[in-house]
Amino acid sequence: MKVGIVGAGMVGSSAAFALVMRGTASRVVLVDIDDKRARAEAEDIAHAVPFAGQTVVEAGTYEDLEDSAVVILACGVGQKPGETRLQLLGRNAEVFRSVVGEVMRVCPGAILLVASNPVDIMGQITQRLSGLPAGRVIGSGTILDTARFRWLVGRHLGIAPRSVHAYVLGEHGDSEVLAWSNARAGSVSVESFAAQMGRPLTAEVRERIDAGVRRAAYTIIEGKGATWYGIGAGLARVVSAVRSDEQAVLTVSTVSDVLGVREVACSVPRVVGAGGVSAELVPELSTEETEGLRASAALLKETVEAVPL
Ligand SMILES: NC(=O)C1=CN([C@@H]2O[C@H](COP(=O)(O)OP(=O)(O)OC[C@H]3O[C@@H](n4cnc5c(N)ncnc54)[C@H](O)[C@@H]3O)[C@@H](O)[C@H]2O)C=CC1
Ligand SMILES: CC(=O)C(=O)O
Repeated sequence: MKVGIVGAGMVGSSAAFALVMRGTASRVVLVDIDDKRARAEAEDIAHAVPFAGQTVVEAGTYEDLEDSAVVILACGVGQKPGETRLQLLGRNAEVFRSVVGEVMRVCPGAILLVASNPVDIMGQITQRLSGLPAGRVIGSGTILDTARFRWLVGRHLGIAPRSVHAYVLGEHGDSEVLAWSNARAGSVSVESFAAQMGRPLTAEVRERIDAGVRRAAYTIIEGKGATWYGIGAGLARVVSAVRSDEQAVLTVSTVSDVLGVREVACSVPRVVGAGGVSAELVPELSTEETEGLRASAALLKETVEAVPL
């Protein structure tokens, strides 16, 4: 499967690297306004291919994206220390106004996978600019936050993150909701598992995990300027679900109605396969979580409505 990536910075190139290491794509094409950067990243990542598999990795122009099954959009700017994701909106919307048209011109059949922040709003803008059906424009949404949540809960319980079934919903950002009320470890609730293992989930532990998820990007950006490995792996995971027509349940962001908020892009668990997103579900939540998710969706809706196309 051919995968195009627009934006060969840290996120785009990490996604390319993850695709190579997973063997998910047969060909990866990197496009960037900074062609020299794209060529350098493509060559560096290609040097990992002999250790991994068969992927062809190259830099190119928009024309070279033709026939891509998925195009990842990771172009634009990232947060500076202390900046929120929503503060990037004006700058990245401007970038997407030119990029989405170029991508649609050469590969109108591709699924668009949006990573640039604020990712929910950039996804909704991409859907509007492309005119594609909602399920074919996938924002990475809270896929990364969900991974952070599972990793932290798994560490506390002393089990593999893959054995933790827990979701972060709503905005990929400050208003996101950690759905504790239906989080499970193996086949039991995380509370039951924690009690059985003698590692109770006290209020203090939950607060620490909540902050560890919600503040992760701020902490990492403070330390090294940006985040890229986690999202690179997450983007490759979504592409893999498309390639295998997996019908995987992932917390990605597409435009839909969420808890009475009409036409908004934010994350709930969705089913992802070859055609993109085919179904979604709002999990059973506590009253507080439901209100949190509704408020998060409403904030995103209000913000996206203020963006001129
Ligand atoms: N969704 C998520 O969970 C995450 C999203 N991000 C977001 O991903 C985006 C990219 O982050 P990084 O890769 O760290 O930034 P970066 O600055 O390393 O890379 C961005 C790339 O976009 C390119 N670019 C800018 N304008 C362009 C245009 N008009 N056409 C083509 N290429 C263009 C730049 O030349 C640069 O190479 C940011 O918005 C960041 O906030 C970052 C981490 C996680
Ligand atoms: C930067 C960003 O969105 C993240 O690491 O969550």
